[in-house]
Amino acid sequence: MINEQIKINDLIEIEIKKLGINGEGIGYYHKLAVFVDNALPGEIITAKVTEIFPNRLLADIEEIKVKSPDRLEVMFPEYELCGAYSMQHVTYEKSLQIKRDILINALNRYVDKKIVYSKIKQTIGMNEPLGYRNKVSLPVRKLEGKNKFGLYAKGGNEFIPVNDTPVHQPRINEIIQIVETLMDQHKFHAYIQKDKSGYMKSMVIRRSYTTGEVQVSFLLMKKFEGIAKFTEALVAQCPDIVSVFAFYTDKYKEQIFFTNNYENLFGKATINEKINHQTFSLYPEAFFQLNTVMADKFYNKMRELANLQPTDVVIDAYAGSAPISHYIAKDVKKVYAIEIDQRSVQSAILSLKRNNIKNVTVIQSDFKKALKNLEVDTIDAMFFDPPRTGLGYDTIKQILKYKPKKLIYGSCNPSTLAKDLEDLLKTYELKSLIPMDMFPYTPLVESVSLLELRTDLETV
Ligand SMILES: C[S@@+](CC[C@H](N)C(=O)[O-])C[C@H]1O[C@@H](n2cnc3c(N)ncnc32)[C@H](O)[C@@H]1O
Repeated sequence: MINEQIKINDLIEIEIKKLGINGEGIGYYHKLAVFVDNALPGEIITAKVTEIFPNRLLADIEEIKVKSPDRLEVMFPEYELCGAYSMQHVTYEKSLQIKRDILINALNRYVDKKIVYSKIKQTIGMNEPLGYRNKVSLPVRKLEGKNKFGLYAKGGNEFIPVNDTPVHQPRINEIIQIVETLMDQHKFHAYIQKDKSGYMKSMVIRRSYTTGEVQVSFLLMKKFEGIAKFTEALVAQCPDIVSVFAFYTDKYKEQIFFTNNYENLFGKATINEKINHQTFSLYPEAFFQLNTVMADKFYNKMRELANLQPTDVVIDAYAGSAPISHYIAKDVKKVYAIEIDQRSVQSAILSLKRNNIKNVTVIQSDFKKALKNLEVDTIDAMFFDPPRTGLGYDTIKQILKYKPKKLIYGSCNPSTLAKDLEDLLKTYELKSLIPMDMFPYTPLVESVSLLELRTDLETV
């Protein structure tokens, strides 16, 4: 077996033939698949072997001997080390094609039924794919006596400070630097686990793309006595910061940003984002898409595909702050918005009231449980926008009890979408699948699918 002759750190020359479902390049070494991050189809590379499995190798690029014409110089190399924004090495146009290919690869892998490729449309992208992120969550560390926000390097603990990241809204980058300087001045230091000194573990900044209002949330390991003065100095320097929170935790290792132990240090509890001529009032913890411009395209596409009727009763599942309900409420008789997270539910209720929408009922529940308890005979359409884990078979079983005529599935994970389609396509027909670039310069692929109840089954 060839993989028995290969050792870690061996250099092998391969040609990249295609992309895998995570956007990695795949080539073959004596018929053994080799997965290489950041390698592009058509490239001939020398790769260094990093892991050996019975059926595949993992390797890093050592040298690119023949470059793809779609390769770009990376814009922000510190992110390459962190494994974030790992699509910055290809032209934007090519990245849109790659995202469609990632989706097709996932369907080929998980869906038995033949899917007609013409149903999978070209990826809808952004005209200006930089400066899109409306929310940034970053840990903080003390480096050479100064507080710095950054990210951890891929597969390790090395901390890499980040500045001026072009995908963040530029004002967010400015505020990160202001907070760093003020932290140094006020001795409001990053928490150090070794000697339990300092206070702050991480910070979340959310800035409304449309109103410019900013909300800052600090995650603290303990109370800082000078926090009122620090906050006063921060909002004096940044009058656009209208909401400041401190969240407290005692779990250093846990990957969380929000807890139930918090205080509103300054200003309002929510900030306003406006899309579709509607105002969304967002608590720090409430879910809202990171890319406001693409979110608008995403919800409009869902609405267009659904082609709803005034008599329709519909479900907006995994509703977050209920933007989908807001976009479709005027088209239908009734919407049930189902969301598990309390603060997203609070944001949804506040926003619906503010926008004078009366035909949406928000239910705080797990979606599957809510379907079991819902006292409604007919559901005409269901919108889903689940987390990366997708729907799963048990939830699909509940959905199939209602057999809505249409399903409109917003997905942020091609693999779980494909696994769900494998189950759903026994009862539904895929009419259209549209990849959307919600996260430019990352390999993440968002998509919207329209599924219609198969007519051959309806008559059974
Ligand atoms: C990808 S977000 C989509 C939110 C919203 N549709 C939007 O576009 O802003 C997924 C949402 O599902 C919620 N969620 C996660 N698991 C859930 C469950 N089992 N039942 C209901 N909601 C859930 C999360 O809290 C989150 O708000």
